Amino acid sequence: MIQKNIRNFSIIAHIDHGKSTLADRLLEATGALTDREKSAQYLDKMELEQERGITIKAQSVRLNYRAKDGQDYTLNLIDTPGHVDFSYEVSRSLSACEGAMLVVDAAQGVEAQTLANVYMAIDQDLEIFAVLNKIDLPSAEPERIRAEVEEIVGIDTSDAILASAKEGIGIEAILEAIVQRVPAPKGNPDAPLKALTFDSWYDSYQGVVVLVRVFDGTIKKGEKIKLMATGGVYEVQKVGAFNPHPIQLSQLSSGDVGFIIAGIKVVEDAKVGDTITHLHNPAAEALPGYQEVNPMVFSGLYPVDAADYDNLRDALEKLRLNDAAFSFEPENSLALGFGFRCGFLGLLHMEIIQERLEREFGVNLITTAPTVVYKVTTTKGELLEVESANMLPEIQFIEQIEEPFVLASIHVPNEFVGPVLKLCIERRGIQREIKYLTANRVMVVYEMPLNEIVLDFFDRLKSISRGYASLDYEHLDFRISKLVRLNVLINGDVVDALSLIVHQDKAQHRGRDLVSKMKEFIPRQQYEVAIQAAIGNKVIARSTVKALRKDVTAKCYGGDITRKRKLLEKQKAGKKRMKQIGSVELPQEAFLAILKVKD
Ligand SMILES: Nc1nc2c(ncn2[C@@H]2O[C@H](COP(=O)(O)OP(=O)(O)OP(=O)(O)O)[C@@H](O)[C@H]2O)c(=O)[nH]1
Repeated sequence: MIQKNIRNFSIIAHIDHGKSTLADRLLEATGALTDREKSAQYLDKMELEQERGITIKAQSVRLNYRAKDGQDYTLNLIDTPGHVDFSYEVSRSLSACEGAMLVVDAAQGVEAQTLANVYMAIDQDLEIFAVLNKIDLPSAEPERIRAEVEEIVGIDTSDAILASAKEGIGIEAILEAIVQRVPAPKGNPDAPLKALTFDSWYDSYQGVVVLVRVFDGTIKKGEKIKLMATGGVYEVQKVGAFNPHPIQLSQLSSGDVGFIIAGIKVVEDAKVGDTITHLHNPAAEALPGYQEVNPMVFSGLYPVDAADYDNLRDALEKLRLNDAAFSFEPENSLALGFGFRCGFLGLLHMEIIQERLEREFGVNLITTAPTVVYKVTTTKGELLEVESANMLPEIQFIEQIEEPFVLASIHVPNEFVGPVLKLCIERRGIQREIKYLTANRVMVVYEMPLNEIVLDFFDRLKSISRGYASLDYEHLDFRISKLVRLNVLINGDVVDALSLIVHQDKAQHRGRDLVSKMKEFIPRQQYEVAIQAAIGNKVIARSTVKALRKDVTAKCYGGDITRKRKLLEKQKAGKKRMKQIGSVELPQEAFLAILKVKD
């Protein structure tokens, strides 16, 4: 396709504003879907992908469209992940485009996530046009939302398209706007090759499939290519595009979007943001914007049943094949046995992986409280990166601890501002800005320690705002803080799975909390059990489980031996799930309950 008839665009939308439904409508309208596929929301379907020789993880597709001007166009819809955890991937996907369509729910209006992505698109100089979706809803107020988008986002919305993805309204107007408003790519097909990798995934038949946007030059089967950041050299086996089914093409040229298969074995070798060039006649410099992504949030994952350890490891390895941002290494805990310490980009990434492990791989998990990465300087002057409370050196060997801070933007209706501010202050937030976006919507911006967000900030925010608040955050820097390790001890032995890194001012409160929760879950034993919370050697909270006096079988009067046996068997079965901490046996449920309980 000649460049002047190519349009590369993304859809920016807040979760649930209708991005997938709208994308499906565009596929349908351009004849990309068969009737069978229309029955299901196509772009999210993993099962469908598996039927084919090649997985279609990315929702980036090529649409063929004959516009009203009578000309044929290739419209490349480039998908962007819809969450703050993946903002680097979003920025790379956007940089593969010339334009973006901003989809806003005509009943809900602008949300924090919408804004974050729009600003990224503005930074990349993309042409942006607005679509107000869900106008079929009785609660839709397109005129009010049109003004709101203009005011908040700062783009002209006088020609915003009114649409209903559900009812198929406005679809043609959207296709025309893509042709009219998104600029054609401007590259040089004869210059040395520069192609941006904006997504990659592992396919069990083909190896790694790399999605690229070619900026300059042309790439063909059989050519030797080089990935400029990782230095890997490969031979191109296939080039093609998704329509949405994979089609093989003879070449991809400047302006094109498509896939490359080149015998790359692991996704780590085809990193998002890398530039592909030819081994011979390479580009002088790579495309800008490449970054290494590092996990920001860590948590221990343990199988509920120790016999599942190998399954869990296999499942983690499979997930890792496809996700260069996810890391894991073996870890063991006195309380929970053998498991893995895993690193994630953020909380949502963590939840996605946990859910996939449980659902797709059938492994039941215990998850320890998520933590962030701390930079610890020891008294000897060493710098350590600590991602688990148990890795933190003893207090006397620590010179200082730095923790990651983020800039959190919260969008909330007027009436909930009070509770939101209170929550931010409780979580050690430092106020940057409170801005009235409209008469009824407020944006609250705080600098906050990530450590206070990973626990349950988002849940709390949702509950105090009856679901109306939305949150977005970006990383700022590391700051020195008074952090300590809080241990829980049972009859003098540390329960490693429950150790936490907390701010000194909060240690007392959390200590008391943990100790009293623990008490609820520890059954009485033959002797007294002391539960303590301590910082170093200093005990800051304590509770006691009194000794047990009664014999469990004492109730079985009348010598009913079968009843007695049953009781003993029950006790035995219960024991299997007990964990021994020093001399005390704890039911596994105690950990499950506490690790799941939120404060
Ligand atoms: N009434 C109405 N509902 C719609 C419309 N478009 C989408 N929806 C519904 O809104 C919900 C969210 O739509 P999706 O297309 O999944 O939204 P999304 O933005 O892709 O959401 P994520 O995939 O979670 O990011 C679904 O229940 C859709 O059926 C519309 O025009 N009108």
